[in-house]
Amino acid sequence: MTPAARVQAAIEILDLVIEAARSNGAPADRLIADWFRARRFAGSGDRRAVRELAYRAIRACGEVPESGRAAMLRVARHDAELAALFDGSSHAPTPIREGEPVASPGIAPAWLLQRLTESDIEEAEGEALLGRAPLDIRVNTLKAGPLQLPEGGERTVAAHGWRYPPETRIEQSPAYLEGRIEVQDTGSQLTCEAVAARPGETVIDLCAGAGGKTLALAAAMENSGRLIASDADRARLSRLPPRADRAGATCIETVLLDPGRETEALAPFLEAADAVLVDAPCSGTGTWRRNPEARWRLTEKQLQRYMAVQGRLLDVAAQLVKPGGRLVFVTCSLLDVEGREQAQDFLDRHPGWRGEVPALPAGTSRGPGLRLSPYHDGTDGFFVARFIRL
Ligand SMILES: C[S@@+](CC[C@H](N)C(=O)[O-])C[C@H]1O[C@@H](n2cnc3c(N)ncnc32)[C@H](O)[C@@H]1O
Repeated sequence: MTPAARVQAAIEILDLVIEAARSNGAPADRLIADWFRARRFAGSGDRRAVRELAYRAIRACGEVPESGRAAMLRVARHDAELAALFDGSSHAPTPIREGEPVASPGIAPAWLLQRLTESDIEEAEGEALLGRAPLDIRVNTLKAGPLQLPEGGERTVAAHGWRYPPETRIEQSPAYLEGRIEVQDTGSQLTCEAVAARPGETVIDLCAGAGGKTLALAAAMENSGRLIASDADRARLSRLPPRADRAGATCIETVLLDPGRETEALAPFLEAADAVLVDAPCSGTGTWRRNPEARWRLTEKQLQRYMAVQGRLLDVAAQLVKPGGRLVFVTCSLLDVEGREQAQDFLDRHPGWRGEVPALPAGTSRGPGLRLSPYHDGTDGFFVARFIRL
């Protein structure tokens, strides 16, 4: 593909991303993969270049752009070389017309920016919020023997964490293939450390998904005790057992939940858990480094729905914790309504509990919990709070 054809390809992909954001369709990564699957003539260099162009445009536009072309023109405004590729040659974008629409720049749609500002996320954090995430891994302590890590890594503040440049191809390293390392953001690793799961305990990962955090909990428990991984999404939960096998995690039991009736399947664990992790569904405002188009998808109504589910799941989790046990609440959000306020509301609703700010090597105190942020901590954005049942 010529450089100009790559720009036109990125514009076409952006049209799909915009449409998907409006109609709650597939994520950008999937759309890009599908687009190239139907165009086998494109080489790996083309894929990389087109993908990078599309993501540059997504990151540059705060509001949902009117079209892919308007989004690309936003980038071309500050890149003369790119603007020159709008030359109307074969497969190239047509020349730029005087006064044609250019998408507006920004960090996020206005309503969301307002929510971030109310949550004390400063303007300066915008760049970090939308930057490229490094590749973080966790060494899987369940697998014994000498470990040969890929070159180029640096230790992180997480107990078993290493950081690599984003382009590192970790999936091809023997350590990864042997299940000796897991790809996991440092912030995510730290939220697992906040659970302080110990060998022999009964621990419930209430919203386990495909088990990203469950595997870290299994390692902390040294495979001893009961680790219940539950979720309401059958497809996600079904991805957990093969991952657990690969990681050598043997103490995990999966439990599929019926949304709204979670305690039915978890009845054997009422007041029985030493610790419950609620990694709740949320807006994902802390993960824009990985999927920046998510900020075009979120609506005020969806945010309200997430907030309601978070409160309800916290109440479900509270019923599972034994006296003296702990409940850890996590969201990958930077919004106070899904963090500080949610945690404070829990404490107001449950007088038999006290908050205990997790002692982690990163993060900023935020009400009863801690906030981890791309800008201050170099991690994905998270809120984490820990409650102790009296
Ligand atoms: C933030 S994700 C969890 C990610 C996972 N813990 C990890 O580390 O990879 C939130 C999860 O909550 C699940 N969920 C949504 N509603 C639920 C419910 N009512 N009960 C349990 N899980 C629910 C979603 O299916 C999703 O997997």
